[in-house]
Amino acid sequence: MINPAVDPTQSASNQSSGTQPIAAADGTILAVRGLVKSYHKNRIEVPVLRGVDFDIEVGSMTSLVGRSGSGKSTLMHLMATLDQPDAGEVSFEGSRIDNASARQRDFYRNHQIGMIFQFYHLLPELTALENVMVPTMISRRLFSFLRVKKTARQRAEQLLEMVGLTHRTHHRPSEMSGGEMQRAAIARALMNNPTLLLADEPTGNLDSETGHGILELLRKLNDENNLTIVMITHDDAIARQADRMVRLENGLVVDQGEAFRVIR
Ligand SMILES: Nc1ncnc2c1ncn2[C@@H]1O[C@H](COP(=O)(O)OP(=O)(O)OP(=O)(O)O)[C@@H](O)[C@H]1O
Repeated sequence: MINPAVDPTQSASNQSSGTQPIAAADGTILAVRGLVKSYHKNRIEVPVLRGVDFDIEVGSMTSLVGRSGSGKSTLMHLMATLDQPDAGEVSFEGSRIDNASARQRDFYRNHQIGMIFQFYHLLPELTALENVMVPTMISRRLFSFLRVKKTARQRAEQLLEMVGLTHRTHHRPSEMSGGEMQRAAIARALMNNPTLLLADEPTGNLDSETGHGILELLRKLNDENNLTIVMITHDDAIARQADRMVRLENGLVVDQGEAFRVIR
């Protein structure tokens, strides 16, 4: 089986930040401090996050829960540097990323984290294999990509095998089921060898059996490959299979929960 922690398309210097999670001295991979975020609608300020604090431990699996509109996706976007907070800090492996340069934030998003979404966000005109190769394509210039294309293709094939999708390698998303599309999206998220996976409702569009299959895959990646995972979910049964639950309410973390593992 492929080790997703080793990306043959990465140079040795790149691998130093991708293969071994470099936790802060206390074992924290991601630290969120005092995050504040509001949106403005018709000149009215809508506060969403009012000072959110929590740490994500390296190698952990955390579920992020809260009622609809509580700010879970907003928080995840800030953790992914897709948006900037009004106040507060986000640090990855001990360094601030919320105020990093655009280039550093691109590197963080392309190489250090992977993301998966409720609706998969696969490119409809590409096959599963091509979709999985997209992160390598977009993180390199054309000639650089052509140099590593063969290795990248092999890695994409191995990742598809790891997520149980070899039989759909050359299928387009329209020819795949929801569960298969999410497996392809997971393989794509692992392509550039991230140490942290951010998952926004990864089972939200799937029936319960298919959703549990996806959850099992995420658990396996966490258990066997030490991939740190933060997962938004509405489903209590899914949430309780993480190591820990972080609950958002009225823009604050109200319950970080004790570490627990119901199903191992
Ligand atoms: N770009 C935006 N502009 C204005 N308001 C926004 C924007 N994005 C989110 N909001 C508002 O911020 C609040 C939090 O939204 P967010 O999507 O983070 O919540 P959520 O907990 O993820 O919800 P759900 O579980 O329904 O997906 C909501 O009231 C939403 O309407």
